Amino acid sequence: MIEEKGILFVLSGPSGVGKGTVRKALFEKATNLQYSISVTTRNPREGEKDGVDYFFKTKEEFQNMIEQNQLLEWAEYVGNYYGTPKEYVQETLDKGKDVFLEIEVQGAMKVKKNFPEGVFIFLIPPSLEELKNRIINRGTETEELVTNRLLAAREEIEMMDAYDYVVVNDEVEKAVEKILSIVQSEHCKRERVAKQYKKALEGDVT
Ligand SMILES: Nc1ncnc2c1ncn2[C@@H]1O[C@H](COP(=O)(O)OP(=O)(O)OP(=O)(O)O)[C@@H](O)[C@H]1O
Ligand SMILES: Nc1nc2c(ncn2[C@@H]2O[C@H](COP(=O)(O)O)[C@@H](O)[C@H]2O)c(=O)[nH]1
Repeated sequence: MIEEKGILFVLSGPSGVGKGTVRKALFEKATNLQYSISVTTRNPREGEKDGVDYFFKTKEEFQNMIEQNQLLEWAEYVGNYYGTPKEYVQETLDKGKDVFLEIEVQGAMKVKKNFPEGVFIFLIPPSLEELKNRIINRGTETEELVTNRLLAAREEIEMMDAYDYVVVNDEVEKAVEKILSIVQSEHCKRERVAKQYKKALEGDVT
């Protein structure tokens, strides 16, 4: 009997490209994906809730989580720490449910190293100019932080080739449809492999 585990989907891309926006729109349609809520040391933005948008932690609490090996990956990003709770991801995959992470590029690369069977999706903006406009218009960052995030974005975009799929976020709905079709096609792929594996096992017996 082959154990059916869930698939780990990782959505990444530069700050301001629209990962959060696309993820929220995706979750309105894809009820079979489980979102892994991250831990962060950054302050909540207006309207953000603990346990919904993030688990907001102090630096000391975050450090303890690292020391106790509770994070699947973590990264320091523009002065704050962000990480993925390991237990939730493992338990959910073990139950056969898909997990969806929305994380920055350094963290995604760490997951890829430790969990290469994951599916890695890179969201890109239609242009760097548009990326800049999106971060500025969101109005959540100081001028200095906008500059830092844009500097990071240039380096992050260079990592695009390391991903399984690249999706352009020109229109949110189109990006969501692409991601949904990736999820579907990854399931078909794995079902095919499982069937072939089962056939091969049966062949061994007879
Ligand atoms: N396809 C799109 N067209 C126009 N604006 C968009 C699109 N997608 C997202 N936006 C806008 O761009 C801004 C940044 O989006 P969002 O916060 O989702 O980005 P992000 O990649 O999650 O950023 P961060 O990594 O900093 O958290 C928001 O104001 C959002 O409304
Ligand atoms: N490596 C990780 N990156 C994460 C995680 N959760 C979110 N993020 C990414 O951090 C930046 C900044 O987020 P913001 O909410 O301050 O704008 C963004 O790219 C997020 O996707 C995580 O667990 N690990």
